[in-house]
Amino acid sequence: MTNPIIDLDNISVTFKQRKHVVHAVKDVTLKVEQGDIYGIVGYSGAGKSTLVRTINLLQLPSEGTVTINGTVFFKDHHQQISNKELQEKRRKIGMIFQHFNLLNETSVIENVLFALKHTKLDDDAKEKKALELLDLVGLKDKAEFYPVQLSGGEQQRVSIARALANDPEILISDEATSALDPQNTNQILDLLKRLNEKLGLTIVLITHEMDAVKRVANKIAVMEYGQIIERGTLQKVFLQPQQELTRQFVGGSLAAVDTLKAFDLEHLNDDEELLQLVYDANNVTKSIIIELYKKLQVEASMLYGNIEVLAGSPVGTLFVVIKGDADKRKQAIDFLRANNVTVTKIDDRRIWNE
Ligand SMILES: Nc1ncnc2c1ncn2[C@@H]1O[C@H](COP(=O)(O)OP(=O)(O)OP(=O)(O)O)[C@@H](O)[C@H]1O
Repeated sequence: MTNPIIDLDNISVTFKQRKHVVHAVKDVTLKVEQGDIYGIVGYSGAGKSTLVRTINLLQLPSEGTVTINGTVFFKDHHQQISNKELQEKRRKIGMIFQHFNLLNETSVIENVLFALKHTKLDDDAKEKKALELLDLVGLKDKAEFYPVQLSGGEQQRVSIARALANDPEILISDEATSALDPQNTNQILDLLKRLNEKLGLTIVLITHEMDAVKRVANKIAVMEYGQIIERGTLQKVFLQPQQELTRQFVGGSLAAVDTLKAFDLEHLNDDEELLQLVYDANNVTKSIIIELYKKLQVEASMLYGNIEVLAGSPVGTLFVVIKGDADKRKQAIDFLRANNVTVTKIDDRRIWNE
C-alpha cells in the first residue's frame, strides 16, 4: 500500500475554557490515500471541522502526529516545520467553505488573482491562469462580474477556482454545499468529482448530508462525540452499516427495516431464513431470485427491494426469505455468493420480535 497523502495519527484536540474542558477530537486516526474523495459525516458538534483543520495546522492538535504527503507537520506536541515552510505547504491544501468567503468588492477574476498574488508569475501569466481556472469551473464568461451578481452555486465555483490557484494536491470542503439548493449542490459535487478525476485531486468532504457523500465519495468516516465510530469504503459503510448513528445517516437501510417491520411476520418457520442480498446491479442483471429457483428450486419471497446509485454505480439491495431444508438453504447461499451477491443472514427476531 502506498503512503497515505493525509496521515492523522492518534489526534486529540482539547479546548480548555475557564470553567470546562471540551474534548472536540478524541484519539482519531485517519489515513486518506492520494485520489480519495473521503467523506466525513456527523451531526453538528461531532468534531469534523476541528479534526480536518488539523490537516493544515489551522488547528494544532493537543496530541498526535500530522503527516501530509510525507512531511511531518506536527509531532510530540510541536510543529515540526518552520512557519515559512508551513505557509508554503498550506498553499498545496485548498479549502472551500459553506459561505464561500469571497471578496465582495472585487470582481470574480480579481478574487482568483488574489490567491496568485504571492507567485512569481508576471501579470499576464497570472491573468491567463485565473481565466483557465474560471474556465475549469465553467465561469470564464463571468470573470468581470461581482460575487453579488452570481448565484450561490456560481459563487462556490469561484471559491473552488480560487482554492485551485496554487495547484493544490488536497482540497478540503467544509460543508461547501450546505447553503445551496439541491440542483446547485449536485452541480458542485459533480464538479468536485471531475476535478478529482482530471487533476488527481484528493478531496476531504465534510458534510452532514449523506446524499453528498453517496454521490461522490469513495470512502467515508462517521464521527460522533469527537471519535470516528465507523469507516470504510462507501459501499461497505452504506450497505452494511454497523452503528445506529450510521444507520440513521443511511436512510435507505432505515427504509428497509421500516418496510420489513410492516410485514405481519411474528417469526419465521424453522425452514425459513431472512437474508439481505447486496449486489452490483451493473453485473448482476438477471433476476437472481428467478435464477435461484431455476437452478435449485429454492423459493425466495421478496420483502424489500431497492436500487441505489453509489458513486455513480447502481447497487441493488434485496431482503428475501428463502425456504427449504438446511442443506438447500446452504446451497442457495453458496450459489448467490458465487454470483457476486453479498449475503448477510439477518436475525429475524431483531426485526419482528423486539
Ligand atoms: N475554538 C474552540 N473553542 C472551544 N470549543 C470549540 C472550539 N472549536 C470547536 N469547539 C467545540 O468542539 C466541538 C466540535 O466542534 P466542530 O466544529 O469540530 O464540530 P463539527 O462536527 O464540525 O460541527 P459543525 O458542523 O457544527 O461545525 C464542539 O463542541 C465545539 O463547540
